[in-house]
Amino acid sequence: MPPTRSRRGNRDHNRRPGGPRNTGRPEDLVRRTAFDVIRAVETRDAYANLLLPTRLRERGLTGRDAALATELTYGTLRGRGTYDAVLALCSDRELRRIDAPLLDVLRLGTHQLLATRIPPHAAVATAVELARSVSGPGQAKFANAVLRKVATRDMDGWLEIVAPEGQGDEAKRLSIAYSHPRWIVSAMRDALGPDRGEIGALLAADNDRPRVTLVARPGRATVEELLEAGAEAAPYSPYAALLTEGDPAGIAAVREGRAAVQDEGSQLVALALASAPIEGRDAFWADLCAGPGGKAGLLSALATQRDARLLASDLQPHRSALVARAVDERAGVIVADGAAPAWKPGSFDRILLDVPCTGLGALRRRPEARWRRGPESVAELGPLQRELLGAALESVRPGGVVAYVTCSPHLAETRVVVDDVLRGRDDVQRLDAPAVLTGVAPGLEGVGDGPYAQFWPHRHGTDAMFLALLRRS
Ligand SMILES: C[S@@+](CC[C@H](N)C(=O)[O-])C[C@H]1O[C@@H](n2cnc3c(N)ncnc32)[C@H](O)[C@@H]1O
Repeated sequence: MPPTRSRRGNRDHNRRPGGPRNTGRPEDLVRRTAFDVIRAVETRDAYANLLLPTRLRERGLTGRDAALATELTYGTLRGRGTYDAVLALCSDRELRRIDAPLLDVLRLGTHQLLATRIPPHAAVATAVELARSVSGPGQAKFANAVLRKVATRDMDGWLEIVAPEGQGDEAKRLSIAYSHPRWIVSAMRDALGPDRGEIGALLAADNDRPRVTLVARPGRATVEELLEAGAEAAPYSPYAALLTEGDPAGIAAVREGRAAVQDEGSQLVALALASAPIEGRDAFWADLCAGPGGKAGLLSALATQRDARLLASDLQPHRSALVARAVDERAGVIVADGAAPAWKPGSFDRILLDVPCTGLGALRRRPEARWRRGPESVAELGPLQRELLGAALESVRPGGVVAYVTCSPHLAETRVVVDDVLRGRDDVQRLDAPAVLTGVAPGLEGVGDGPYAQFWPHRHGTDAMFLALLRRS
């Protein structure tokens, strides 16, 4: 919630009204908008990627102002780990003793000073003005003193101090230098395994803005149509195109639901399921965790082309409603618990099981996500992931295939779950997922030696999707 007017005077740092102060300067409104979204993320678990577009629209921010507000919001949320380490050295007050809204102003100012081309005097002056508006004149002075210290070095200069190389605790250094919680650094390093030397590149990729990838839903739109509308060729998926600038909604096929925004890794795991070798009938497909429908949209289009039918289900009614908008009319959409099947065992020939997970593979898209969950969330999700996989393996017929998918590379959500569920079962064969993927995307490399496949943002420019293809015998 934005700060509200206080009648308690100095005891509450002379807070001023929370709405944006119209000083007539658009840059104030830009920073205020970034600040308001950052506060909402912290205080009421808002999602920046959902709230920011609404605030931009409400406040009439477009073009360069909207781009700057987006940069400031996302950059500040992502960089918090690094910025807090710098601020701790520049403040004579412990960070936990600084009013939370004021600390966000300082982070926003630090982001402008260390990671943008905004001239330092403008970065400091606008942040101080914001501090005055949020916390009152006394705190504005404090903000001014802190940010002037921050401005004495550039990012590299600060990193040499807060994250010096070669001084012992490497996970801690990476955590500060790349602004990731330490448990995520460790988990990512474990997931890279023998390629752990790529950890810096991976963490850096998490801090990049993801490219906008479109999918031309087969039979409903073509890649050529997207290219003619200004998109560019994509490296892997035969149905993908990259949108380097402009709004996806500016493309007719997207507006009409024949194409959509979809990460290339997400497209490829769905395509791998559709082309995995099965024996016998190939008529009934299911997506058991389908909401909001990205992969179901692609699978239903493929199923229709192949005269098969997709049943897409999700536990959440509102997410199933979103699925219904993404699939074509041949597909069935229901609300159902995938862990307690409402259908007979062995009903399906192909099943997509894109389980609920920590989403650590999509940190690029959700700037606040890394600070939201702790390592306990991995353990919390484990039982459900295992239950869902067990149920999916009962729901597929002998000879059919289940694709177990996560948008996380965390080993405890990926191969450990699959290995646990398959332990002691001799009726499930692990297919070579990288080989199946290469059949779909001939240029694809670096997803592993099999049987499982793992995409990486720093290698493929995709989310870190995991795929296991499991065939029942
Ligand atoms: C990772 S998301 C799926 C994303 C989706 N496949 C797509 O591409 O858009 C996981 C989904 O699983 C759903 N879910 C969670 N528990 C479930 C359960 N027991 N049965 C079915 N769906 C469940 C969640 O509501 C969520 O929509």
